[in-house]
Amino acid sequence: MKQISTFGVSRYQIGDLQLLRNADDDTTIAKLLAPCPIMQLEADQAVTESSRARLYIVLRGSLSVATDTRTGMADGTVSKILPGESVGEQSVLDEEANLSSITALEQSEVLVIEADIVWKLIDESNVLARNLLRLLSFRIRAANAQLRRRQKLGEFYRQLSMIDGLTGLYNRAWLNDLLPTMVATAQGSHAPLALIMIDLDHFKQFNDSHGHLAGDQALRAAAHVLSSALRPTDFAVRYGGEEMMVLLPDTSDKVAVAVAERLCERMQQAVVFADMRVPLPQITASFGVATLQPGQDEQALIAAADSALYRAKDQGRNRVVHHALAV
Ligand SMILES: Nc1nc2c(ncn2[C@@H]2O[C@H](COP(=O)(O)OP(=O)(O)OP(=O)(O)O)[C@@H](O)[C@H]2O)c(=O)[nH]1
Repeated sequence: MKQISTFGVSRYQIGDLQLLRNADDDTTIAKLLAPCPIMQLEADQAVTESSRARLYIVLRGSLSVATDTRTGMADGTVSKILPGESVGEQSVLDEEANLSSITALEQSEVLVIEADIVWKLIDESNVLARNLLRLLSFRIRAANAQLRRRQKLGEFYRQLSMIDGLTGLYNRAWLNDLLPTMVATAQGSHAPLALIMIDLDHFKQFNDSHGHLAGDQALRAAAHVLSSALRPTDFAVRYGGEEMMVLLPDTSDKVAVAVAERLCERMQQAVVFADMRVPLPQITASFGVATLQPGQDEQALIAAADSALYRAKDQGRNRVVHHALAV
C-alpha cells in the first residue's frame, strides 16, 4: 500500500464519496479531507492493518472485505466495495481497529480517513451524519437477516440430528433432551404419562436368515406401524438397535395397554418387503408398558417399562405386559 497523493491535490471530488454526497458545507469538508492520504493498492494486496480505527473509501478499483470471526457477528462473509463506497465506519464509531481483512480485487486507489477526522466531519456535516446512520442501519438489518437465516439453518440441523436416519423416528438424543421435561411437566400437573418399550422378537434370527438389509426393512416397517397408529400428541422413538419406545402424554394405564395391544396386533400384520418385492416373514414384537408414578424420574419410568418388556419376552414374546397391572 503506497501513498500516491492526498485528497486535496487529487482529481477526485467530494461528490465522488457516497457518504458525503449532497454535503451542505463543501469548503469546511474539503479542508478536512485535503490532507487525507490516497493509497494505491495492487491486485490482491491487503490494506495494511492499523492499530487505530480508520475509514477507507474506494476511489478507483474495488476492495474485498472478509469479516473477521472475532467480531461474533461475522462468519467470514465477503463483500465487495466499489468506487464511492466505504468500509470501516463501524470501527471508527466503536473506536476499535478494523477486524476485517481488506484486500484489493484489482489495482485500486483508496482514500484513508483517520478516526479523529471522521469525527470532525460528523460534527461539521449533518448530511454525512445522516448518510452514516442510514448506512449503519442498512448494515445492521443485513446482519440481522443473516443471523435469522443462520438460526433457521441451525434449528433445521438440530432437528435433523434428533431424527433417526433409518426409521425416521425420534432418536436417543431427542429422548435425552425431551423426556426429563415431559416427566417434570407430568409430575408438576399431576397428569398421567405412559411409556411403552418395544423390542422386535428374534430379530437376530431375522437378520441371520434374511440378511441385514432385510432387517433394516423390517425396522422401517415396525417404525411405520408405530408412527401411523399414534395420535399427534404421542411420540415414537428409536431407543436402540431393534428397541423402540412410545410416549403417551395424558394417558392412563388402561388406555396405554389398549394402545400397546393395538400396536402388537398391527406389528404382526405389517408386510415387510424385500428388494425383489417378495414379502418377508411376519415380524412380531414384545411390549412393556409403564405409567409414571408420583415421585418417579425418567430413569425409573424407563426401568419399569423395561422390566415389563423382559417379562413379556419371558412369557413367550409377541405380547403386552404392564409393569403393575396383571395383563
Ligand atoms: N438389520 C438391523 N439389525 C439390527 C439393527 N440394530 C440392531 N440390530 C440387530 O438386532 C438384533 C437384536 O438381537 P438380540 O438383542 O439378541 O435379540 P433378538 O434376537 O431380537 O431376541 P429377543 O429380543 O430375545 O426376541 C441383533 O442381531 C442386532 O444386530 C439395525 O439397525 N438393522
